[in-house]
Amino acid sequence: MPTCFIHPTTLSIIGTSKGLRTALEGCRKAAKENDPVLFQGEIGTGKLLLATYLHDEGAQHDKTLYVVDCAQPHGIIQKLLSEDFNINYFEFLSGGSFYFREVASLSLEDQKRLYHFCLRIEPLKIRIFLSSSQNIHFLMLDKAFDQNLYRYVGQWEISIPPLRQRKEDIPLLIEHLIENLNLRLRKSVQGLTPQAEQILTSYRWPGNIEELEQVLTRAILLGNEPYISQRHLRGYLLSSDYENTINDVMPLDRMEEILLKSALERYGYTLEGKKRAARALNISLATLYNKVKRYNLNE
Ligand SMILES: Nc1ncnc2c1ncn2[C@@H]1O[C@H](COP(=O)(O)OP(=O)(O)OP(=O)(O)O)[C@@H](O)[C@H]1O
Repeated sequence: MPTCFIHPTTLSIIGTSKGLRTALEGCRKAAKENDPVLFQGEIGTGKLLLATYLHDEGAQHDKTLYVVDCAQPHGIIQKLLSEDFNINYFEFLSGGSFYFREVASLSLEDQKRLYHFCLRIEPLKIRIFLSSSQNIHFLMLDKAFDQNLYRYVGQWEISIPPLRQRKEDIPLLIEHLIENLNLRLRKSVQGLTPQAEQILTSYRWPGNIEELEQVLTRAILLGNEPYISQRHLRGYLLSSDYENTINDVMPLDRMEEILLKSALERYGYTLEGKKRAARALNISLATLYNKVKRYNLNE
């Protein structure tokens, strides 16, 4: 059976970045219309979450949002695209929304069929959402996306930037996800050590928020400690990306802050620990205190 997704009554969309705010603003504007909408963004960036938000804000809000995954080779999509499919099957969805996930994973032939399916169900007044993690504009240039389908959804396009381009959202998302995971997994994790936080903020997140959620879930399940530390993350982040995190070119003062944090984590925040950290960094204790104050590094 396909996924049938009844919209939640309260949605938590976390983040303050410009990219996310622009996407939300796009949803609010699009919610006033009934035209099809294309959601673009890398995997796990929150396309379905934003479509749910748009659905909730629009005229469809008290109806169902129905998700069809086009990337599933033997899913409902194949039945739905067959010419003899009886569209009356979807009468129950009348006035609601259809969300076709990963539409670019369909063959060109199936994209054409999807376009005709959308036209056939028009009398049911179901709003159409398409999502794609591939850039549809590039696919169009390569003639790998159906022109009619593109024109059909081209009017409203909402793009969500990858997490690495909106790093200011990462700490907020971490806090939100830990809170949710604590409830779900009956744990009481309080947060991350500064070094673990630094790793998660610098990491490239190829799988975006979905990956962040998975990494935190594993760390919480296996860590069994009040704070998630670097130790709990190793092995979960893709190793090459993890290395990039460490080797990334970054401003010198940021690098200094990271090295200070790492020394304090290793030797501790006590007076004795600070003395040892200062010795390891080859600076005086007074300089270390100044820098701790400057970067607000007290535990
Ligand atoms: N801004 C956000 N605030 C809170 N949670 C978020 C946010 N963005 C995404 N998530 C969460 O991350 C997970 C992935 O989001 P979602 O399924 O919407 O991504 P997607 O881009 O549609 O994924 P896919 O590419 O696999 O289709 C979900 O659990 C979602 O609730």
